[in-house]
Amino acid sequence: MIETSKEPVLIFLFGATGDLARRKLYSALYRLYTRDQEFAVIGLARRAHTDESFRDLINDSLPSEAGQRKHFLARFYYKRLDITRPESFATLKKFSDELDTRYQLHGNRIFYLSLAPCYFAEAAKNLKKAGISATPGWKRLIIEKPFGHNLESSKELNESLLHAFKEDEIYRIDHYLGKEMVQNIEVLRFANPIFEAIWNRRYISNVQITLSETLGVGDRANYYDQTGALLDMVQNHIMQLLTLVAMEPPTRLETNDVRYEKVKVLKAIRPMNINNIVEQIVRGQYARGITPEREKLPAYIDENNISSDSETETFVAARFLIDNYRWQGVPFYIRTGKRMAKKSTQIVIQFKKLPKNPYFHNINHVGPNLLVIYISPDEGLSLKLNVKENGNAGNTVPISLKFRNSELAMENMQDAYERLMADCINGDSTNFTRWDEVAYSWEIVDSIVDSWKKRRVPVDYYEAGSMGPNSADELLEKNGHHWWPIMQME
Ligand SMILES: NC(=O)C1=CN([C@@H]2O[C@H](COP(=O)(O)OP(=O)(O)OC[C@H]3O[C@@H](n4cnc5c(N)ncnc54)[C@H](OP(=O)(O)O)[C@@H]3O)[C@@H](O)[C@H]2O)C=CC1
Ligand SMILES: O=C1O[C@H](COP(=O)(O)O)[C@@H](O)[C@H](O)[C@H]1O
Repeated sequence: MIETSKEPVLIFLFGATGDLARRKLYSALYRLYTRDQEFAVIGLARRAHTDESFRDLINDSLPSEAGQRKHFLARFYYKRLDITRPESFATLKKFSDELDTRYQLHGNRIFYLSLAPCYFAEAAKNLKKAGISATPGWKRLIIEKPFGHNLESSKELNESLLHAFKEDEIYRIDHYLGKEMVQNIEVLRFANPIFEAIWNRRYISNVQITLSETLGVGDRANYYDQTGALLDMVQNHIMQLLTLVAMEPPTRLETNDVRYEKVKVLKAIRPMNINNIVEQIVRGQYARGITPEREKLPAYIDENNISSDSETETFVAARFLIDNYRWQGVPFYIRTGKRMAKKSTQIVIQFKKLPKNPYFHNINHVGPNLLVIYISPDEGLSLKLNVKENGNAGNTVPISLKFRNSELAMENMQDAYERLMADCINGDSTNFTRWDEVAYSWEIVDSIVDSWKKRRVPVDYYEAGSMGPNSADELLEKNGHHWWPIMQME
């Protein structure tokens, strides 16, 4: 378990009535509270709430077993505020200074912008202008995604933020970096010499990263239809997972050493262009389908608030190539989508096959070794090997060596948002994205969007409840590969 610094802090939660706050942030704060973290929270949004009605809203978001809810809720206050109206920040300053004194928070402040991205820059500017971010303690800005919608807009946003906060005060959150098994990738790679030795193009055939979701767009249609799967999931979460798998060993497992190695990977990813875009990337959108229980699922264009001619992609599969010594020629396949058959995040490392050999009768059926990293919902690893078939020296059978976090262990562990908030309180930004990571990641995504604009690539439809369009399978078949099915740990 991560030790928090336990330094007291005043948290300004912008977007306190929103989906993310209600689904993730209040329960994460509750867990921090039960681990003796001292804080008070000011919830901020436009709609009217009293402190009491706000506490009721938070109460509804807490797990039923939350035994310390009364004392926890007493630390929450609500202020109506419109980001676009600087005058509302003036009253916020007075109130926050009062809370600081009442709870002895030493002027330490976290500003969590759980807001639509169009408000990020203005919120930071108004905080500075009102003097709310100028206190004797430390100040940190947690900023949600997406960070801009392309390289240019992300640069503009970054420059605006830097007028109010320094780079080391800006915590660009990517909640995938707070997941237990994502944090385990570095340990698995760098604490195990057997993997360290074979983690390269000589032994690895391909890497497959899947982030599949069963849900549709829900009530985030307005956001999603303007964003699509490429910007919602690939630019951030998938690029982060890919860099953790592909990076060189950092000099130390310290913030800037790790980030430096991740940036080197992003710089080495081959950009897409109009000549390779069709071979390298597939975009899909879900059509009507059914669940395994035979319940009907709507098409994307039949979801609430989606226009019937929308061509937004709800699925992306791609083959990325990394032009460096370690990975030359090894495809990194990625796929992500809404309304797919299973909710799962997993990484499969497929090792190269044996050279032809005369030892086994069933040599054509000897499968490759696979290392599977289960990120969610299961958390664990499996290593697929071939062993002798009982009683038959000439035949092999596949077996899996498995490690799985128990449900009890998972329950007691911090969740991603809790872990990242604790890191922020500790001043540890290792698992947040540095500006240059964001910028290089946008360069890759921009190369895809630009190529799509220049060479119209139609969306391929897939049945809701399936694993994506056929073209996503063909993407791998061209290279003699196939997607490994989503594996469940028994
Ligand atoms: N929801 C999710 O699963 C995820 C969300 N994110 C990111 O988190 C952020 C928040 O998302 P989400 O919670 O879904 O968004 P919502 O639309 O659900 O919530 C937005 C919040 O912002 C407030 N708000 C809107 N306009 C203003 C304004 N002018 N001034 C002050 N407050 C305002 C809203 O309250 P009110 O209307 O009362 O003002 C509401 O509390 C986004 O950046 C999103 O990309 C990231 C990962 C996952
Ligand atoms: O950032 C986002 O992530 C969620 C998926 O997160 P997970 O932890 O449940 O895998 C996704 O639903 C959402 O569209 C996206 O904005």
